[in-house]
Amino acid sequence: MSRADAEGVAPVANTAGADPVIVGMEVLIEDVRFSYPSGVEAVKGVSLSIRPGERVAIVGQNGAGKTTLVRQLNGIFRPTSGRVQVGDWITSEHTIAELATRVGYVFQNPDEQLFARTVRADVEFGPRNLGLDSAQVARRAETAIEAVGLSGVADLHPHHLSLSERKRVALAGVVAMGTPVVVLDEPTTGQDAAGVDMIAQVVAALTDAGRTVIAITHDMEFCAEHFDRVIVMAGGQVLVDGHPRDVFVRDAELDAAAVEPPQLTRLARALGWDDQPLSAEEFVGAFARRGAHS
Ligand SMILES: Nc1ncnc2c1ncn2[C@@H]1O[C@H](COP(=O)(O)OP(=O)(O)OP(=O)(O)O)[C@@H](O)[C@H]1O
Repeated sequence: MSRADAEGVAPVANTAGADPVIVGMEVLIEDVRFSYPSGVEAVKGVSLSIRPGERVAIVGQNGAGKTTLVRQLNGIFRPTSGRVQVGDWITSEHTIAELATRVGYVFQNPDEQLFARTVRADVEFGPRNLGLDSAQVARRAETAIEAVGLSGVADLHPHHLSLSERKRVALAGVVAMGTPVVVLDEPTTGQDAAGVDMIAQVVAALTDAGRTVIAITHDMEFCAEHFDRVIVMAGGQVLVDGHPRDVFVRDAELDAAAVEPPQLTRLARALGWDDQPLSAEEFVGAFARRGAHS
C-alpha cells in the first residue's frame, strides 16, 4: 500500500484502473485565532474536533467569522495562532496544492471556480490533476455530474448554465476530487426545491462514504433536516455546538448570534408542542400523533 493510500489521499499516478479508496479524516482546530492584515480579528480562539463522516453546518450572521474559519482548513489562510490539523497533516506545514488533495472547497460564487470550456472538462480537471488514469477520471466525472443532475448539459459551456446549475458544476468538481473533507459555502443559495434535494443527496452520499462535509449556511431548514451537528458562531467565536435538536432550543445563544430556528420548529413551539420537528416529515408525524390522541 502506498503512503497516499494509507493516509486516505487519492494516490497519484495510479495505473491500476480501480478507483482509489477514499478514507475519512479527522479535522482538529485548536484554539485558532486569525487576524486580517487590516487588524480585524475574525476568529477568536476556536477549538473543534470533527470526526470523519460528520455532517457539520456552521451558522451565524454575516461577519460572524464562518468563512474565515473554514478557509483555515485548505490553507487559503494560516492561523495567526493555534493550529489546524487534517488527518495527520498540520495545515501550516503544507502547501495549498497539497491541502487540496484532502480538503475540497466549493465557493459560494461558482464563477470563482469554473474555468473550463465544458461542464465535463471542468469536473475532470481535479481528478486528472491528481494523476488518476483517464478511465478513472471519466468515471469520477460522470458519477459526480449525474449526482448533481447535470448529465444532460455535460458538454455545454458552464456560462450557458444558470447560477444554480453552475453552483452544482462546482460541487461536482469537488465531489470528483475524492477529498476526505468537503467544505461547502452556502450550497443552497439560488437553488430551487429540486436543487436543494439534489445537494442534500450528495451530502448524504459523501458522508455515508466516510467523507466529512462542513457547510456554511444561512438556510436553517437545510441545516436542521440534513446535518447532524450545528455550530453557531458570532463575533469570531463558537457559541453553541451540537445536534440541531439541542442547538435550536438554546434561545439565548441563538439571539446573541441573530439566528432563528427553522420555521417548523418555531411553529411547533408556538403551538405549545413538546416535540421539536426538524423537517416537514417530522412535523407531519408529530401532528398525526396529536390527531391520534385527540
Ligand atoms: N479580506 C478581509 N479583510 C479584512 N477584514 C475582513 C476580510 N474578510 C472578512 N473580514 C472581516 O472579518 C470578519 C469575519 O468575516 P467572515 O467573512 O469570515 O464572516 P462570515 O460569517 O463568513 O460572513 P458571511 O456570512 O457574510 O460570509 C468580519 O468582521 C469581516 O468584515
